[in-house]
Amino acid sequence: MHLPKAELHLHIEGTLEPELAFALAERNGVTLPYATTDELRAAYEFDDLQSFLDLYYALMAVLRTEDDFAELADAYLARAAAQGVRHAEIFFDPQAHTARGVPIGTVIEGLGRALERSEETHGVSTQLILCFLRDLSAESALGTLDAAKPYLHRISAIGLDSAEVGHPPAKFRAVYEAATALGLRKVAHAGEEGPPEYIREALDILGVERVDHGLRCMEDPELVARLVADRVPLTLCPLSNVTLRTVDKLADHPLPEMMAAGLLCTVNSDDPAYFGGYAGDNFDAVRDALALDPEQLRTLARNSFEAAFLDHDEERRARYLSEVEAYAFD
Ligand code: HPA
Ligand SMILES: [Zn+2]
Repeated sequence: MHLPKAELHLHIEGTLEPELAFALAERNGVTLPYATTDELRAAYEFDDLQSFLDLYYALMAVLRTEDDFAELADAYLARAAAQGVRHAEIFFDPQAHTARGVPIGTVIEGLGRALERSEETHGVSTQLILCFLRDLSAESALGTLDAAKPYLHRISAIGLDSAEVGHPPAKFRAVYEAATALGLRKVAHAGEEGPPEYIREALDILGVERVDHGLRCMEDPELVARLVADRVPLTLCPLSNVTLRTVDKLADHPLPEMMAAGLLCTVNSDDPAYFGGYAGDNFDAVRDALALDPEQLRTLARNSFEAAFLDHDEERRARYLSEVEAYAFD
């Protein structure tokens, strides 16, 4: 669906399509444990978040040079633009690369090169969100923030991702405080597999402005009331939820109930190369499975621009919002 939208929950490493993975493996002399792209695709059967993360981290071994990161981001931006994405706030996982010996500067400069020309090349404005891996230590996160200091002009926010259960937001209080002092904005994954309490911690202890996923807030009516009253955006990822078995099937996704409750919901792709579709595909899928009408779809698109970190450029936000109003559904 080409409805204009902002994508606010997108892991750039999760846009690595099998074809690019094999091309980069060849270029960099990396051997993949799969013979063909079809064989690799056949491995995309996941039981939960961890089973996906195992493959996600393994496949990143092909990403080594600045050019690799630039190519990855450019390929994503082209696909996103073709599905109506006008603005993208893009996660990356520096620790997944520095752990393999790739310097953080290689990652950020490579991504940055693609992002800085994206508006001209693809008509998509961009921001970069540095995510900490929550299954690593708080000290590692602090070290990563420190290593990113020479590149902060390219980074607008921090986030928290990877294996959620057992790694509550409170573990990262110090690094969120340090990032606040540096003027960075804050988001965190919470309530994907973890309990509603993790969403409360992300709000109260980390001071996040948006909650990534946040699906499990629906188990806690008081929390829902708070999220509604404070207009805290939730970056939902419907196809991801089905692939990682957070919901049984798309027809069971609570998105309609969440919208009816007044939550500020947005629809995003998470790791589109692995979960069966990009942003527009996620909109198509919820329209079809949940019978969303054009006004509900328009609300989701409006929400995405309301939730975007565009406070420094309200003129741009207003322009994107007027594109949403002008969009004609067929
Ligand atoms: O969906 C996700 N959840 C947590 N961590 C992640 N890292 C990439 N994708 C995800
Ligand atoms: Zn995610």
